[in-house]
Amino acid sequence: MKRNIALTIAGSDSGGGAGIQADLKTFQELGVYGMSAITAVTAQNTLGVEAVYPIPLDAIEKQIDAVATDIGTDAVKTGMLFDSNIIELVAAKITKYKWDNVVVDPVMIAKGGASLLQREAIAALKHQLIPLATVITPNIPEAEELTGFSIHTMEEKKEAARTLHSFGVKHVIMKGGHGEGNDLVDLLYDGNDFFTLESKRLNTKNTHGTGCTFAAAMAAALAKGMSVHKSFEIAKRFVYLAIKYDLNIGKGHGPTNHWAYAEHGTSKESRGK
Ligand SMILES: Nc1ncnc2c1ncn2[C@@H]1O[C@H](COP(=O)(O)OP(=O)(O)O)[C@@H](O)[C@H]1O
Ligand SMILES: Cc1ncc(COP(=O)(O)O)c(N)n1
Repeated sequence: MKRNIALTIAGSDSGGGAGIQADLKTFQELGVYGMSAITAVTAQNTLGVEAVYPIPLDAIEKQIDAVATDIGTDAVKTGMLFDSNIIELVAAKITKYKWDNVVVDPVMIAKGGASLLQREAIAALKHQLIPLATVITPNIPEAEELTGFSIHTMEEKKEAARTLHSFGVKHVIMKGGHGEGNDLVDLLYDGNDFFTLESKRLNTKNTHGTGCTFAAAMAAALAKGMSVHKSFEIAKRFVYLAIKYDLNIGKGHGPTNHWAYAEHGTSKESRGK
C-alpha cells in the first residue's frame, strides 16, 4: 500500500502536546508517514515553557537535507522557527527542493505567554517564508502581528486575510479559537472567495497544541493529494474531535486527543480509508 509522507520543521515539546510531537501524532493518525527536522528543543509541559534551546543552524540544515536527498516529501509543515536565520534557511530549502504543499503555521507565542519567535524574525517570516506557502494558518494574535491591525469583527478577519494573501501566499486560514462567544469560526480565503467552517466553542482548558495539530492535519491531507478546501474540512474535524475528547494529562493546559479522530470520526475519514 502506498503511503504518503510529510515533513514537519518545528520545535520539540517535551510534554508531547504541541510542536513536533503533535505533528507526528497527527500525521500517523491520518495515515501519513511522518518525518521531522527539529529547530529548537523546548523544556515544556502543560504548565508552560521552562526553557528554549535553539538547534544550531547547520544541524537544522543537515536534517532537512538528509530527508530531501533520500526520501523527499509530499508536504511540508512549519511550526516554531525561532529566529530569522532559521526562517531564511527553511525558505531556501523549500525553494531548492521545489517543495509544494507547504503549510506555514506562523507560531509566535505559546499559550502560556512564552516567546517562540524572536521579534526580529517577523519580517523574514512575512517576506521570505509566507510567499512560498500553499496555506498559512495564523490565529488572531498572529494575524494581528503580521498585518499590523487589530481584528475583532468578521469584516476585519476578511480584511486581514486579504492583506496576508497580498504577501504572496496562495491560501489563508484565519483560525477562530481566540475569538469570543460560543460559536467559533475558522475562515479560508483563496484569493477569490471566503469559506467558513463553524463549530461550537468547547468548554475545556485542554487546548495545548490545537494550532500545531490543525496545521499538521492540513499538511497530512495535502500530502494525500486532497485539495486545500477538503484538507481544511478534515483539519477542522480532526482538531474539533481532539479537543472534544480531551485527555486528562498534566496539571495545567493539557494536550488534545490525537486518537479521537480515528476513534470517533467516520470510518471513511479516519486513517484515509
Ligand atoms: N475551545 C475550542 N472549541 C472548539 N474548537 C477550538 C477551540 N479552541 C480552538 N479550536 C479550534 O482549534 C484550531 C486552532 O485554533 P486557535 O486556538 O485559534 O489556534 P492556536 O492554537 O494557534 O492559538 C481551530 O480550528 C479552532 O477552531
Ligand atoms: C514547540 C512548540 N511549538 C508550538 C507551540 C504552540 O502551541 P499551540 O498550538 O498551543 O499554540 C508550542 N507550545 N511549543
